Amino acid sequence: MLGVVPLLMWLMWWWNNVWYELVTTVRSGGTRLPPGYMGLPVIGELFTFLLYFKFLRRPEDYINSKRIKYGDGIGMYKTHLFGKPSVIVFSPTATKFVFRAEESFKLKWPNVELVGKTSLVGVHGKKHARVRSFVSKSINQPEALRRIASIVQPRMISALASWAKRPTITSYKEIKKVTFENIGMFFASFEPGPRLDMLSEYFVGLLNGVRSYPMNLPGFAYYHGLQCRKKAIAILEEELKNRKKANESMGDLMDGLMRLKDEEGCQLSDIEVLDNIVSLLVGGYESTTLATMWAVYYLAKYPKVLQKLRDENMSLKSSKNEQLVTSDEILKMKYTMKVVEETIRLANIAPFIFRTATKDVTYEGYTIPKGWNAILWLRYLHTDPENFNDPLCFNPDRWDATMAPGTYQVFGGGSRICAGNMLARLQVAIFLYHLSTGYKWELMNPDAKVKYLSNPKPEDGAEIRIEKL
Ligand code: HEM
Repeated sequence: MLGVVPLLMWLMWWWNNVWYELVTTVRSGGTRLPPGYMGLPVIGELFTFLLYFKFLRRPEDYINSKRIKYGDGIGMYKTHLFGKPSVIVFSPTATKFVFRAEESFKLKWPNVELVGKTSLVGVHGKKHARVRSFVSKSINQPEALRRIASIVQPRMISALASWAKRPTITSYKEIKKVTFENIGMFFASFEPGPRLDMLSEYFVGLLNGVRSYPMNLPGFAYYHGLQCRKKAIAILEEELKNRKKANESMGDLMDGLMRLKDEEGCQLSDIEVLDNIVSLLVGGYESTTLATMWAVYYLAKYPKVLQKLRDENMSLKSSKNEQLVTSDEILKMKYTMKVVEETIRLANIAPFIFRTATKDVTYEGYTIPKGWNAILWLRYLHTDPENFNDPLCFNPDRWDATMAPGTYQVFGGGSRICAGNMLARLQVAIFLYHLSTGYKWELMNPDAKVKYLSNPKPEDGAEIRIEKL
């Protein structure tokens, strides 16, 4: 009887490994799965993942421990994580392989109906290329960036002035408010006020729904997310209808998406316009907030870097008669842009991204079975000492050298590379211009622990005391 317990435990321990290996061998005629451990039945490796990310707070050691056990192999390990059999992709070469094999590894957003089935993240192939060209023109190309640069600055300037009047502020919370106000302005010309506050509330609900189990019953986050989406869409739709009636140009994202024509002269439909505004909000709101917050945090911790950044920005400021900078001026500032790049590398705002294998894929003699997830562990690319020297040090000067191919993928890769990557860089750089030339600040809890889930941030949200220079 006593011998049964260890036997059961042994079976539980190896069940996933044996089962999935067996299924793959039978299905694909003897090919093997990549090395790795698939964890316990149903939950897979969730506890090990949580151990490193939540309890030990040493996220890199999750992959390091696998490297020690299984070697580097093909840059992929099999696992069972987030409810699905998966391969973790952690080397630059393997990551590039997945990005390039777009037909074999498809982007599949969870609960995509919340973001919008006709949005950029909900469409594929030719449809995706078409929508993407609209979105790119509206937010990520020089003309759009020039317009957005002038729209975002007044709110940044007034927020900074108001923060300096308070004893301390929580950077994350305050930057989030400014980011949303700016998004409201350049997405749909919404001024701060009750309408924008309601939108902000609906977006919180919508985002929680995207991350939740799809249970469409009252009381569940998914159900609430759907309700929030309906209300957010209603607000945006009313605005869109009013604009059509008035037929006037506002020069914002909604306007751009409504008016642009593709090569065949076709425009986006109303629902495509609305879905894409939602998807850009989902993509841009939290990510820009976190990038800006981490820049504030790192600069407080690295005073020499701050001094060099301040010198560069001061010299631009002294050459100008007006308060606002242009996107052309900002993007030419070499040191500032290195600070931005280094912030985004080290912050690892999108630690991993997901693809689903649409067929059995063979890579270096191993099989990634159809239906499995490929989890591209971007975070590890940016923190592996083989890719970046002293990777956890905030060192903007590392950007004087060219990075090895495939090692810097903060914005993803392939045709799905972040649609707002230049916009994100620009917003952080503009914020740093006004911050570094007008203010000094310090972290209230420089040793605050960092939370790595769902996105990395200091536990206190980077509380600072900020005052005028
Ligand atoms: C530092 C800030 C940002 C980071 C680190 C970031 C990161 C990423 C990453 C890694 C992807 C690829 C996802 C995948 O392939 O599965 C992505 C896609 C995307 N991002 Fe960003 N992003 C940032 C800012 C923004 C901003 C400001 C916007 C828009 C306002 C935006 C909109 C999008 C959209 C729409 C996609 C989907 C693109 C497509 O499927 O074609 N992102 N982002």
